[in-house]
Amino acid sequence: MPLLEVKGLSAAYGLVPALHRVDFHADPGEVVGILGHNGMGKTTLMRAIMGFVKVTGGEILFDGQSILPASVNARARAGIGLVPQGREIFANLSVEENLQVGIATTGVDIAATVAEVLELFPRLKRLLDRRGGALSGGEQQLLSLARCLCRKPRLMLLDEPTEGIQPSINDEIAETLKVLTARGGITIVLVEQNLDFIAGLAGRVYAISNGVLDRQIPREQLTDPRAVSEFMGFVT
Ligand SMILES: Nc1ncnc2c1ncn2[C@@H]1O[C@H](COP(=O)(O)OP(=O)(O)OP(=O)(O)O)[C@@H](O)[C@H]1O
Repeated sequence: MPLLEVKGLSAAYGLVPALHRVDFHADPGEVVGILGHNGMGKTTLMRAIMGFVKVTGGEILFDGQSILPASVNARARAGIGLVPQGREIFANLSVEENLQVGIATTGVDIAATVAEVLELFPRLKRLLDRRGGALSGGEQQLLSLARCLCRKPRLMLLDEPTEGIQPSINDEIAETLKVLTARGGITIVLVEQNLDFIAGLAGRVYAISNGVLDRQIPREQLTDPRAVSEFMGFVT
């Protein structure tokens, strides 16, 4: 059974449609990639799954249960975590405090959880006292990922993790995600504009264009920019 099943999902901002009958699923342990240009609906889709955007039609099943009636907090408790576009770390808190805040009220052993997550992030371990706002964009992205992982999500939604980040740190983020998925126990939905990043991580890749997600891009075509542009709604 898929861990996440999105069926006929639609969403709109007022009268303007943003998602139109989106269908896809993610099986346990899978990395599913969704490729799309600016304004195509990627963030709306991530935020709709997390519960921040009201949907106008369709269904979202997590572990076989509808999560549409559930609040954002209830979805987080059920095991869904969002790493938002723009990272949204707390600029005035230290790296360590950023990691602690999200789990402060969950009853877990905070120090042990943070230490366990930091094993995956050697770069952050060296920056624990640094203010979030003083980190580079790439370091902030690593922090945002680590903060999400402190909640031990079963499903992690990654919204454009490479946006505005240097290629060298993108490689580090990709490596971190590979180690994480190789350990098992986590499923990832990754939305991106960065073809190389998505092709290196995702087992299945879909294209989203103007809120429509109905085409899977065959793996062998991911190395062909022209074929990818066509899937993404551009004919070159
Ligand atoms: N709060 C909002 N109010 C009105 N329209 C919105 C809002 N947020 C997004 N939209 C519109 O919905 C569409 C999809 O936006 P969305 O942010 O989901 O796209 P995206 O693929 O994530 O793009 P980007 O990479 O630029 O973030 C766009 O046309 C956008 O202008």
